[in-house]
Amino acid sequence: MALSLAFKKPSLKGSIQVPGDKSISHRAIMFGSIATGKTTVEGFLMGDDCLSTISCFKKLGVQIDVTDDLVTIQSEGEKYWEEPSEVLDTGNSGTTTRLMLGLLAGTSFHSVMAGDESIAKRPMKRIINPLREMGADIRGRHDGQYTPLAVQGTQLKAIDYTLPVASAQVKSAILLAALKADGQTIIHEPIASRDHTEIMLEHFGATVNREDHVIKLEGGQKLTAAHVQVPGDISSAAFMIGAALITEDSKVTLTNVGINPTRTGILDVVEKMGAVIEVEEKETAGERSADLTIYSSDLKGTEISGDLIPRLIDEIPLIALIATQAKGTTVIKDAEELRVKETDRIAAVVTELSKMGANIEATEDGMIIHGPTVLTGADMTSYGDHRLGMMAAIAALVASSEVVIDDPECISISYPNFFDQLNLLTN
Ligand SMILES: O=C(O)C1=C[C@@H](OP(=O)(O)O)[C@@H](O)[C@H](O)C1
Ligand SMILES: C=C(OP(=O)(O)O)C(=O)O
Repeated sequence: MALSLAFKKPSLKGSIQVPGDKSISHRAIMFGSIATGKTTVEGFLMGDDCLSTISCFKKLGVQIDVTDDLVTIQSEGEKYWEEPSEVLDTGNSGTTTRLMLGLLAGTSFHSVMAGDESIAKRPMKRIINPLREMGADIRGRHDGQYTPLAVQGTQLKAIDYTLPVASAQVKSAILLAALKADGQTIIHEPIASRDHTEIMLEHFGATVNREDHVIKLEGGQKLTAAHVQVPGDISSAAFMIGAALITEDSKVTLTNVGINPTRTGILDVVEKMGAVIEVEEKETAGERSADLTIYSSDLKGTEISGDLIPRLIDEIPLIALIATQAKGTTVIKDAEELRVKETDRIAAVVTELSKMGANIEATEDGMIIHGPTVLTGADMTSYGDHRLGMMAAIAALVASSEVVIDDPECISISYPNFFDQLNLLTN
């Protein structure tokens, strides 16, 4: 059902804990299912994507119990997974689909994976190519480019592979397959992407060698159950950071946000644009986290490209919105990956912000935005993409009239209590 949002020059005040990190939550379920013993996960993201991951592993016979504040995974180890009698439904989640391919390839059974309309359009060859080099038997439409995908598990062998795209999903699928492969797998990563898989491998007792953009993992290592503390998701926090920055007289504190350096590109960029943010790092065992306090700020345009892109890839719709409120020109380059996300995020962001009067144009691999612009109300389309839905809602805070969002429900993919938290900060 469509949602109408009208705000009159709101100031955002208060403190919230944004929901758990999506990437880490997916991986906690996967690693807990591979490991032997009882894994407990605190701060798990109860978003639709992570619930898809839980449902897939339940279909493999893994015992997973969910309560309000703890997820418990009781596993005998991946050797005891069962051949699923149903299709594994990965919903809207690219991470679930791609990482699971790496896991299913090395089992001893047959399985089939499929997701929603958006997943059916997302490229899978980038995962299947290296997995086939490892000996995997995977079939799908267009020679394995698209779901549904059928996997006949088999014994895998190690590979030496250079990643052609800076993608943590490709890297992680190979690493998960490498755990079951004969020999040492070597991955060369020209541009660093998020390293939650490497961190969690170590947390569950594996030895991973990481030096100068090269990752080495010996096959046959056994994982031991662990406790995982999931920090708040910086990709979700980004929307509240943006909201505080572009509204007047705001001061917002976001507690316990993950600040893994492979994810903090958003902080680097807004600080370069002139944002005033205080970062108070906490003592944590695994992934790093901090309390962030964000103040309304006068922003100026900037350029975003190269190695920075994977460190803020999911934040670009929000950054584009911020740029409409900044003085001068913002240029985003090298971000062609946006074209193969839940929707084509370059086309969608430019179309939707243009409806509100933004001065924005698309390029092959990014966009150019001239600011500042007074945004007007509009009927906004989310394309079923949670990040587009949230961009529209944050844009409504500074719009001169009512903004209508067509499918606000899709936001529960990564941020189930988004509107509750936004209400809390605006009231
Ligand atoms: O590994 C992950 O958890 C993710 C990696 C990124 O995708 P790519 O690997 O396709 O860049 C990101 O966009 C996605 O939201 C989550
Ligand atoms: C691209 C995203 O996720 P996924 O690839 O897991 O669908 C996202 O959350 O913005």
